Amino acid sequence: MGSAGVTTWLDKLEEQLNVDVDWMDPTFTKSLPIVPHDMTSNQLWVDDQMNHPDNQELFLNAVKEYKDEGWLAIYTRVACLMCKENIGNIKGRVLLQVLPSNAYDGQKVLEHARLYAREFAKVGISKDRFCIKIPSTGPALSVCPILKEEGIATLGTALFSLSQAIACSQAGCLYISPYYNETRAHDELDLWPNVEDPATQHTMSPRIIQMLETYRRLYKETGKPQPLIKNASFINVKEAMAAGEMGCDSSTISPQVLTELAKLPYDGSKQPGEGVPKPVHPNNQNTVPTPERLKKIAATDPLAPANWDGKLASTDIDYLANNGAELAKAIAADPATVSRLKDALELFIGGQNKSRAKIEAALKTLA
Ligand SMILES: O=C(CO)[C@@H](O)[C@H](O)[C@H](O)[C@H](O)COP(=O)(O)O
Repeated sequence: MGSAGVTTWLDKLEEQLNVDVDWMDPTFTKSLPIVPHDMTSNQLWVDDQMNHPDNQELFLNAVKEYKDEGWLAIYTRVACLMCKENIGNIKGRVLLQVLPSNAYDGQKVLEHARLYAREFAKVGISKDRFCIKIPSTGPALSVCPILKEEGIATLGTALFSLSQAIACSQAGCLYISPYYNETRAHDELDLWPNVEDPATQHTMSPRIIQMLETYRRLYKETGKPQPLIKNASFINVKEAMAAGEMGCDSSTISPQVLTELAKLPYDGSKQPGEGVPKPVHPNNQNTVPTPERLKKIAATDPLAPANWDGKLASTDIDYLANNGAELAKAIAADPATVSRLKDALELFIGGQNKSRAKIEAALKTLA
């Protein structure tokens, strides 16, 4: 509860889903009025935290220790050490993303995920406390079943479509992160659907509801646990609340939005729609029906191309066979996913390149 016994939007959201922190700075996480469940990251967050004054000693020590193993080994070491700084401040898992530049090379994705797992073991973070973020492309998701066999949990990220979500279910991912907003919308606000009632009006809401409903059906039909939906990439507080109403399992939220959620006193009479208390393991999100007022948007798709035939992605297709060929085909048929996935990967590759340059510059000083 917020100060003076006031229930805040953040308190309310945490009643409806698991709130995660989408940032790697332990000082920020410790300052929150709640203890987040998971801590998510991407190459931008890792780069930012790698440049934080508090981490310069950690960084230089890792460079010296791993100087003969190349920049990726150092990158991976530093990222895992920075997770270690956070693990005591959260209840659940720390998440790191494989290199986005390898998003279309399954073997390299596999190798990097295994490298993370080895480094997590070295820093004392057990397999039930971390998860590896895998870009939701055909080749990358194809290796998730192997990682699952090895006890390495995965999250399908850069996910914008139902076909990607079904592929993640087939891949045995623990989580998926559909991006509520495309990454470019954070900087180019004219691309942002800044609407009054995101649950019914945001262009991504129907796809989130379709993912939830499809997983519910698959869970009922197969009894197999489905990936937990960890919604990401919110620009404002109303969007974060919409994820609670839609019935997502968790939301990973930026420091800006978390800070604002923690300041706002909650008033149910002003909320367009309320979520239900969060369901728990083992059924999780699969027991939450779509709220009545959202049912009407479940069959729509404002992001679909103009010639869309109204059919949702089929769960009968094997999206992962042949290096994820059917997923590649489904993505190619959906221009919104093509451009959003490309933009997200380019953004994260930018972060990767900055970290690589910093590591290589530090290596030169040792030569
Ligand atoms: O995917 C996850 C969590 O699974 C997030 O960390 C995700 O990378 C970020 O929320 C989004 O990329 C938003 O980043 P940005 O567009 O604000 O730069």
